[in-house]
Amino acid sequence: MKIALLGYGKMGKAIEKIALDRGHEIVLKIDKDSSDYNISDADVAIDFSLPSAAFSNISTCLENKVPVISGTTGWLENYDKAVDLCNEHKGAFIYASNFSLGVNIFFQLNEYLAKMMSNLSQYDISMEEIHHTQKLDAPSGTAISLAEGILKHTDKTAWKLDEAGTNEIPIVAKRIENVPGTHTINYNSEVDSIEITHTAHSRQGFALGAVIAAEWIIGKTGVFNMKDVLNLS
Ligand SMILES: NC(=O)c1ccc[n+]([C@@H]2O[C@H](COP(=O)([O-])OP(=O)(O)OC[C@H]3O[C@@H](n4cnc5c(N)ncnc54)[C@H](O)[C@@H]3O)[C@@H](O)[C@H]2O)c1
Ligand SMILES: O=C(O)C1=N[C@H](C(=O)O)CCC1
Repeated sequence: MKIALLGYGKMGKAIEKIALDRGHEIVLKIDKDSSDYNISDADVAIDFSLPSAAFSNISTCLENKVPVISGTTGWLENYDKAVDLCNEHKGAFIYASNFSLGVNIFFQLNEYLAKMMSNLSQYDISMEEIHHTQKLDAPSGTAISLAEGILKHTDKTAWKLDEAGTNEIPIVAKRIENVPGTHTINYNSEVDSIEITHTAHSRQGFALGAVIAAEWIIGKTGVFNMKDVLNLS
């Protein structure tokens, strides 16, 4: 498979290594200074760039009929436009806030727990995410996905960074050197607490998931997510 890497930072480099190990070829590496590029030699593109660059990169791929996987977070105000563009060009597109298998299992566990807790008003819910100090967006895309999963099953109406109202899920975002990504959901009552945590030990899991998604999307048309890729019900 001929892969274009859109973003050659920490994730782009981790993806390159895994893609080469799995027998793929990197035909294009785009980073901040490569404004004009020809994507059409690639079988698939993988975008891990910047919140400000992702939508433009994704649009270029879709307009040129190159299937695109995006893991960039913090650009979702344009997600619906990307979906429209994908449908208009009969392209193929996957965005995931987190490509690791472990987090995608954790997403399911989070919803299952939220459902069980939905009528137990004695428990207060809160969320914490911890990432490395170079991270540009807060809360993390993964924390937003987790909060959306909880909102489906509770009477809370929104998530909120830091101070939250009674109908909101409070999210605390911490930035600590070298932390690849830790997410905790806490239900606290006067008598006890229940906590679930996912801890990434490195970027390997994200990178492997992105390459697996790129392998999976070849030959397909439409907008998909990691549940489709991993066949999680
Ligand atoms: N979905 C996931 O599983 C997952 C996992 C890790 C990181 N991320 C997200 O991926 C993104 C990248 O993370 P990272 O740790 O590699 O960051 P990084 O800062 O190390 O790399 C981003 C790279 O994008 C480059 N860039 C700037 N402008 C660009 C442009 N116009 N086109 C292409 N590249 C451009 C930067 O120069 C930089 O090298 C972030 O949004 C992060 O939140 C997602
Ligand atoms: O390193 C990052 O940046 C990460 N971003 C994603 C997010 O915002 O959830 C996934 C975890 C790592």
